[in-house]
Amino acid sequence: MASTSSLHLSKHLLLPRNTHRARPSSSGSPRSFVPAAASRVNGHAAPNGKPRHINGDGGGKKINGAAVNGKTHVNGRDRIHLSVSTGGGGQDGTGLRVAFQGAPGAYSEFAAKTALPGCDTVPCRAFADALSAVDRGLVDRAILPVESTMEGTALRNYDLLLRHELVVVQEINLFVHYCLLAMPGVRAAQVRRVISHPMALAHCGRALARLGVDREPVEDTAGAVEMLRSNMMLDTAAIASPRAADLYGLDVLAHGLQDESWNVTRFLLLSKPPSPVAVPVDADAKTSMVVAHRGGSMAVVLKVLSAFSSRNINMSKLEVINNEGGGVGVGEPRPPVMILDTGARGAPTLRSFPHVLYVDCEGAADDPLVLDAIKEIEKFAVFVRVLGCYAADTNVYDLQ
Ligand SMILES: O=C(O)C(=O)Cc1ccccc1
Repeated sequence: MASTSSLHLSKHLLLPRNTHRARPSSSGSPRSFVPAAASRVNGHAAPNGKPRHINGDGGGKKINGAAVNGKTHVNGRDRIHLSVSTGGGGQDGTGLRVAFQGAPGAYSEFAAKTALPGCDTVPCRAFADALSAVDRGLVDRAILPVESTMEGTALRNYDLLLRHELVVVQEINLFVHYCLLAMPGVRAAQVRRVISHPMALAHCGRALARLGVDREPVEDTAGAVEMLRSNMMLDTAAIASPRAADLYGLDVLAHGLQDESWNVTRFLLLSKPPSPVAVPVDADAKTSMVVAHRGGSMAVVLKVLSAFSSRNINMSKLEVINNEGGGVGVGEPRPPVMILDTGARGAPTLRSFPHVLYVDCEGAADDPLVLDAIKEIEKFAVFVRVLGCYAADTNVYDLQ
């Protein structure tokens, strides 16, 4: 049976972080909601038909102002980012190149510009292209959406991350507000088909069912908008951000298309190891890891939980993947998870594991308590790989 279950509760994002931290905390404050001033991102609306390229000024100036605590912050490829006190959002990204999947105006691009104001964003056709751009040293970071409050872990993106020798250096949570966009003058009644990124189509399932339209997945939300524009499609609408409407000069037929009003996507920023980003001493750290085990029973999940809980370490994610043969009704069985073993002597090797746990815990990877927990897990696991240690960002940033 192939199965996946997640203990990462979607509403977790809403909960105050009042549990014990393995690392001393400065804030202890609940996750806050930060409007990110989309108008500042867009500049002015693009002239009709002329997508505005937004690689210049960053979108997170306001956030930067709000999040940075006034300490010196440095940038540049050969120096370490030291500045933020409240977590990852708002680090200065000047001089950094960040690869994202999609066309200009994609949510991932906005997340990148919010996480690293002033960075240069590099559009890529596929997520895999964005990750290999980092691998090959063409860019400094890639940004990857890895989970959403509506759908849990984006397993395909997580799988991609595990196949690369990259480290997580930052996280950012973005409130995703979906709009229905169409060519100027097109009315909702004329729309027969809606195109968008598969995640956007899934998040708007009920609204689309009500509209009674066909759905067609495309690479990304902004790419869908670009497609409408360049092919002058009059019977088709796209789901994308209000910012994409501005950029490409399309009409917004409907706002807030998502089935649930609270729709937050978590993105990870990835870099080549070793991590060039130090976790500020006054920030809460978070460590992400993947644990492969022999399977057979859920007892291993209890053992992992106990390794952390016995040390009072809070976990913020536990995703259980069991891909052992048969599918779940429809489609092909999910293949085992492929993980690049970067710890082995010699060249990193790609290994295949049917039973895997994705774990995020509070605390730094070099915190003795966290190290101890990992050591305990290594006693019964087949393989553990730490994916990164970074500043926990408790904010949720908004486009509007
Ligand atoms: O297609 C995009 O715009 C993306 O960046 C991917 C995505 C899609 C839906 C929610 C978050 C990210």
